[in-house]
Amino acid sequence: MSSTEIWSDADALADAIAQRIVARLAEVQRSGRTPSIVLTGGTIAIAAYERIQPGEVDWTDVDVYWGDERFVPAGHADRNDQQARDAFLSRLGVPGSRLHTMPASDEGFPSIGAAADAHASVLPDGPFDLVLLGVGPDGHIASLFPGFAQLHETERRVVGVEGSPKPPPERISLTLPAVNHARSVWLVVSGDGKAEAVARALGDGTLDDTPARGAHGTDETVWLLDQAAASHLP
Ligand SMILES: O=C(O)[C@H](O)[C@@H](O)[C@H](O)[C@H](O)COP(=O)(O)O
Repeated sequence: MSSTEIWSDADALADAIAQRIVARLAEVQRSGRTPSIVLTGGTIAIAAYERIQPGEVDWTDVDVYWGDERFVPAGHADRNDQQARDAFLSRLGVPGSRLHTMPASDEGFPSIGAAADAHASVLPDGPFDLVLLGVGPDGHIASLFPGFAQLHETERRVVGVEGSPKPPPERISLTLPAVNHARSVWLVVSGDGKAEAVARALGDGTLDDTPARGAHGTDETVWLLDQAAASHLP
């Protein structure tokens, strides 16, 4: 089931995303399971992470994964894991053992592909509870870009990406089979620069021109937008 919710501006959207993440993690913990969340990089996601308050979540009991990572050295300011640590994971005391980070370029892997393959063994067998995805102006999600072969991967759950149109050029990404194994997928999008991509994703785009079309949760697929990002929807 796919639904769309729209907030007035990026601030209101970031607040709402932050509150929803906390509410969902707490709900999964109340049901007796350890929640698993897949984080995205990108502007609106980081703004949301900065607003996350501890709430009723036991932050020592959350498994954290990433949808994609910039393949640069560990601790680099460009890394999505570092940005998430700085925005909320450190502040809330999520233990390092719960942070299932993607490999870094200084960890001695012979290639990005080898690093991606190694990360596949870190992923859970069961579904993620929640996957967050930012969307690029070109409609990409994670590091799955329009026209790239990785978008059509059907077997591997993690792939290397070279020549990314969004810097830095070398990346690691979950594939659609990995993303779509999640219970919930939330696409978080802000700004008029994304309006065309959102309209194509929810309208008559193709997977190749708008990768975001291909992301679906088994329980729910929710588009969380501000008015600017929603401005080209019918
Ligand atoms: O590593 C990354 O850059 C991402 O995970 C990427 O998929 C991002 O979510 C979108 O590009 C939106 O990012 P912006 O909000 O910065 O446009």
